[in-house]
Amino acid sequence: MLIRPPSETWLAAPPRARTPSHLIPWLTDPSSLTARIRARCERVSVNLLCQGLASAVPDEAKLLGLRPGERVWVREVLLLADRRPVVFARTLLPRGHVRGAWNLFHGFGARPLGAALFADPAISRAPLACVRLDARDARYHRARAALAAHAPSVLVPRELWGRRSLFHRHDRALMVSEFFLPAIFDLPR
Ligand SMILES: C=C(O[C@@H]1C=C(C(=O)O)C=C[C@H]1O)C(=O)O
Repeated sequence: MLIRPPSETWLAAPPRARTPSHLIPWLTDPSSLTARIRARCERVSVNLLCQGLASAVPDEAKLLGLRPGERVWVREVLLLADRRPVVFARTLLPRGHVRGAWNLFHGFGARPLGAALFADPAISRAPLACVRLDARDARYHRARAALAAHAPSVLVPRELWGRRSLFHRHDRALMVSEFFLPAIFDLPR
């Protein structure tokens, strides 16, 4: 019987045999994703979906070292390239980190977080990991719902490839996860 790995098996590098070749540079480029998209379209914009206290999924809680049931600040956005959604992004910040190291989190609204994360020399990025999400994962459904609301005609694939990493500022962690939507394939690599 074929045992499928859990959908949230995060990998240090995309398996080339199973990853669409167009996605590999998107999954592995450690620089700002907003900047990478901006270099490949006329205009990048951010559609803020939600920002507030919510629950982390188990693998997020584990990586952030959260206590069972601990709620965190969650920001979810769609990144749009020339008004077409190309990324569903989900950023998590433990509540204890909000006022201290990460007071940037509030008030960002429709401005891309990347502008702040990559401008502050006190912020460092840990290595990226990638994943192929499917309908077993709540994040797949959140991305799918966001895309359906913004672009009802776009078919959502059965799997979404994504990446994530921790950003640290004064030893306090913030987690950014980014899941690539079908229109990313229409941008140059
Ligand atoms: C981390 C970055 O910021 C981007 C913008 C985000 C936002 O505004 O919420 C979230 C994730 C990223 O895709 C980046 O540009 O690399």
